[in-house]
Order: sequence, then structure tokens, then C-alpha cells
Amino acid sequence: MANPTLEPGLVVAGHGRHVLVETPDGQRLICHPRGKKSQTVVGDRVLWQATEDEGTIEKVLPRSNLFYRQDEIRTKSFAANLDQVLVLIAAEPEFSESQLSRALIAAEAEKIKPIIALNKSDLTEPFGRAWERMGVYRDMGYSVVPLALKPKLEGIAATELAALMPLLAGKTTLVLGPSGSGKSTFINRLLPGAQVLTQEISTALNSGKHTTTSTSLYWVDAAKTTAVIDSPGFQEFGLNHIEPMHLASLMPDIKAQAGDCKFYNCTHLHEPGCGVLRAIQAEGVRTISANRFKIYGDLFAELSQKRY
Ligand SMILES: Nc1nc2c(ncn2[C@@H]2O[C@H](COP(=O)(O)OP(=O)(O)OP(=O)(O)O)[C@@H](O)[C@H]2O)c(=O)[nH]1
Ligand SMILES: [Zn+2]
Repeated sequence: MANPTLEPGLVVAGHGRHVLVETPDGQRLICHPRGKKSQTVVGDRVLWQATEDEGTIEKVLPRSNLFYRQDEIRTKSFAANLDQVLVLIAAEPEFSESQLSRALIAAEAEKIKPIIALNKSDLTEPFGRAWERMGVYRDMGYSVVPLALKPKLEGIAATELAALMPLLAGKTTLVLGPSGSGKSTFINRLLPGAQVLTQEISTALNSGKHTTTSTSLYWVDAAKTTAVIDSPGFQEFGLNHIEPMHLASLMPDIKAQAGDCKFYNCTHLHEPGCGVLRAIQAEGVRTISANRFKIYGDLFAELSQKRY
């Protein structure tokens, strides 16, 4: 039997090694990890033990998934136990297709469903161009949702947000995106009180220091069935944890053509009888865009470098 003094909880915010744990009755308290090694992330289900006024994390329960990126020197975990990842990009600043693809690949690798949201639909011209660029992602089966999150744009904003809500309902969604895409605006549209909450959490976790928490989980509904997790904008999205030979299977457009390659261990870069290269060289309708094939090739090279 489990130790009776261990209480269950959900990690709802994290800053460095200190986390905020929510108990089943809705209380929140600061917890510290026991020992140096235990790493908790937002979304973790844990068992904690009360100390004088705070708590220690005694155990992290098994995760259904962990969404993370990894560069040469370190692993950066975003969150655990996710149902889906909402990749929020915008008409402006222009997003990098390589960064978008990396986020999608990381999600596929953990079998987490990605949804793409393209914000700032009010900026008609750049939005039109961006929407067109998203065509290949729609073709490979991803949901691409238009958004206008800026509060002033009540008309479109309300309709588009309403259209997104059924996709979020009953799920835990990590919101991910480059700086300036509108992540804070999104959280504040969904939860008008979120800014205040973020501030309170920051203050609690940093003992008043002026730094923001890195990641927080917000309940969207009173019944606590729908949650969104925000995360800080990222610059680099390393995928060092992915084997180069596994890459094609995580890119739906490449995967779709990789079935009839002559060699079972085809890298899809130079082999004769390669289905991917055939698709790239085909006249007429392109099933793999030149951009995506370049991203594949660049990533394959990057992931094939000596690992540490
Ligand atoms: N035109 C337009 N601007 C928007 C829209 N949504 C957000 N913005 C603006 O885009 C800018 C960036 O929005 P934020 O919500 O701060 O973006 P963020 O993703 O949280 O950025 P970081 O905090 O840097 O990660 C702000 O000036 C917003 O007002 C939109 O639908 N249309
Ligand atoms: Zn091939």
C-alpha cells in the first residue's frame, strides 16, 4: 500500500525546480523536488508530501507522453500528458517553416496530435500568403485553423475562436509558437483572468522577483475538463533525440511516398528507385513541396552528425 501521507496532485506551473501543484480539491501549493534528480514538468501527475508550509514531490507518476526538444547540450521539456499541441503561428512576423516542421515532428514522435492555428487573419495580405504556404500542411492531413485573436477584432475573433473551441474541449492542449505569434493574446482571450493568475504564480514561485514563470496550465472550464498550457516562445527547436532514419516516418508527406522505395533502408536522399525522389522529380502536381524536401534533407544531415 502507498504511504498514507502521500497526496496526489497535478503540476500546474513550473519555474526552474520549483513547481506549483494543484490538489484534487483545487488547492495550490509550492512543491520542491526531493533530491537533485527528479524532474517534474507541467502536466505531471505526482504524489507529494506536506512539509511545514510547502511540499516535496515524492513521486512522478508514469507519463503518457512528454513533449520536449533537445539540442546538443540539453533537453528542454515543455509539458507531459498532453492530448494535443496547438502550434500557433501568425501572418506576421513571418514564421519559419523549418521551425513549424520541427514542432510537428516532435509531436509526431510522441504520438501527440498537432493542430496548426494561423493567427492575424485581419492582416489580409500577409495572411493570404501565409495561408497559401499552409496548403501543403493541410494536404498532409493537419488541421489548419484561421484566427484573429486581437481583442479589438471582436467580429472575426469571436467566430474563429468559437470554431476552435470544439477542438479544445475536454482535452489538454499545449500552446506552442514563436515569439510574437499571439500566445499570450490567445490565453487572455480564452481566460480573461489569466494575466492576473500568471502574475500571482510568478510572484509565488519567485518570491517576488521580476521573472515570469516558464509554463502554466489553465483550466478553461469550471468543471476542469479542458486545459491549455502556455509555454515561452522558442528560438531553436532541436530534434537531437530523433534518429535520422526515423525522420521520414514522422513527416506525413515524405512518409506517404516512402512506401515503395527499392531499398528498405532508403534515406530518400540519393538512392535509385526511391519513391520520395520520384515524387520530387515528378511533373505536374507535387505531393512533396521543395521546401519540405529541403527541410527533410537538412534535418537528416543535422541529426546524422556525431552525437554526444
Ligand atoms: N493584427 C493582429 N495582431 C495580433 C493578433 N493577435 C495578437 N496580435 C498582436 O501580436 C503581438 C504579439 O502577441 P503576443 O500575444 O504578445 O505574442 P506571444 O506569442 O505571446 O509572444 P511572446 O510573449 O514573445 O512569446 C501583440 O502586439 C498582439 O497585440 C491578431 O489577431 N491580429
Ligand atoms: Zn526512398
